Amino acid sequence: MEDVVTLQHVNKAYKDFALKDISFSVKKGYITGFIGPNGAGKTTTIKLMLNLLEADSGSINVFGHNYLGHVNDIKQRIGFIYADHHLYGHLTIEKMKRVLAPFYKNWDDQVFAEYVERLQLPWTKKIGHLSKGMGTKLSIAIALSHHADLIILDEPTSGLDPISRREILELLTEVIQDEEKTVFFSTHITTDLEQIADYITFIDQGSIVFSESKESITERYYLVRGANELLDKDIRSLFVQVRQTSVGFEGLTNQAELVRRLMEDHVVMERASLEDIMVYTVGKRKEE
Ligand SMILES: Nc1ncnc2c1ncn2[C@@H]1O[C@H](COP(=O)(O)OP(=O)(O)OP(=O)(O)O)[C@@H](O)[C@H]1O
Repeated sequence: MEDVVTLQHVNKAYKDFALKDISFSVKKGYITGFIGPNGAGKTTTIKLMLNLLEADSGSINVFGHNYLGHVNDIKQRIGFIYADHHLYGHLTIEKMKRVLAPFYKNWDDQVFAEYVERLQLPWTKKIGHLSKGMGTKLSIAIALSHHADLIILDEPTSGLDPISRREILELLTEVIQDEEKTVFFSTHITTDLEQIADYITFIDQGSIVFSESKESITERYYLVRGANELLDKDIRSLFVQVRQTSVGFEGLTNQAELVRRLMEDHVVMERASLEDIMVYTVGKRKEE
């Protein structure tokens, strides 16, 4: 399977925060979701992927090249969507299109017009006056109109109502249908990823916890409930974190197969949601 973006052993330090030995890849033709709590390093990682920041060490490859000597080629092929940005706020969509189109080799006026109509974007409204949802839709329409091969979005659905959110998720699902385009997006809304992501990359405190297919994650991670007496030291080591009350324990395991073999008759097991995985993993790391 082809990798569109590869990060290898990337480090980037700020005064009070560091990305530590970040390695993962983004698979061509799929949607990868990027999750992690506030301040985990998602935006910093995305900026590195876009060459808006320089890493202290490690390598970043996009479309098989590093940025050195390929900046323009790579940028032509990426559409970057940032929820809060008000691109050309004082211009109407119509005028913005005329300003923006010449920058892109593959700009397609007809595709843009089709998306503007379909997404019911107002041609004559100033971009600064668009709602958040409309702004995000416009940015996606722009990315699709210059035939970007890789669409990177930083929290595209945060603060949107369920209808706009659904529309944007549907649009992203559509984007990858031809298997040529790739979507990578960060979010706090884990249910969005449960709906549409094929791969999940999870970052916490500047380190990657995992980066793998949603299927393999949902097979490995289970919530387990049972009696407190079951919890000896060996059993505890099978769990990411265990919470106990007087009536019993609930724990998150990432070794579901083994837990099933050892304890199946004594516990209740259910698939963990991405939210469970995030809450338990982050909780555990905070305890350490
Ligand atoms: N230019 C900078 N200088 C110093 N520290 C920074 C800078 N940019 C970000 N940070 C710090 O790096 C950490 C990670 O920030 P980042 O924006 O990457 O997190 P995030 O996962 O995107 O968070 P959120 O979900 O809240 O947007 C934070 O502690 C932030 O304060």
